[in-house]
Amino acid sequence: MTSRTVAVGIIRNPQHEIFIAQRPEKAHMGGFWEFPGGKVEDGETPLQALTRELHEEAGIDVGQATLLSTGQHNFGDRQMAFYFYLVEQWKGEPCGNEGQPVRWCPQQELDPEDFPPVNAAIIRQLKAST
Ligand SMILES: Nc1nc2c([nH]c(=O)n2[C@@H]2O[C@H](COP(=O)(O)OP(=O)(O)OP(=O)(O)O)[C@@H](O)[C@H]2O)c(=O)[nH]1
Ligand SMILES: [Mg+2]
Repeated sequence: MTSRTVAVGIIRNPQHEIFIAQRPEKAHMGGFWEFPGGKVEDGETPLQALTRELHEEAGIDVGQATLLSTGQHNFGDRQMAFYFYLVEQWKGEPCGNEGQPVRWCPQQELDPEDFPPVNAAIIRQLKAST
């Protein structure tokens, strides 16, 4: 079974809205909403991968990122380890840099059912934190 590490950015503005994107229908977990991010490449730290991915996918330069939690998920055909970072400082305006649908969602309105299963715990944690 393949095993990958994924770095994910929870981009949160001062109004406690979170920037989310919809995965393409044909992608793994297609149609679900996600926090922008992606796979850690060989030779990268998770934080470096986060910075690269948020530049590529959301068009921003990460200023500071705080590791909130980690998670593991066995998708049946693949095993993945997740690093969930809170990003509250960045340069630029988050956008769907790859043409993906995006929106700002109030933190309290995040619905775990809209996200892949591994996101449920971090969404619960976020909603309990305010
Ligand atoms: N980015 C992101 N991926 C997530 C989340 N939750 C979750 O299960 N995933 C899974 O983690 C993996 C992340 O890979 P990705 O598709 O974003 O990877 P990537 O940006 O490097 O894309 P690529 O493989 O097309 O180069 C996918 O299998 C995706 O289904 C999430 O909140 N954000
Ligand atoms: Mg990605």
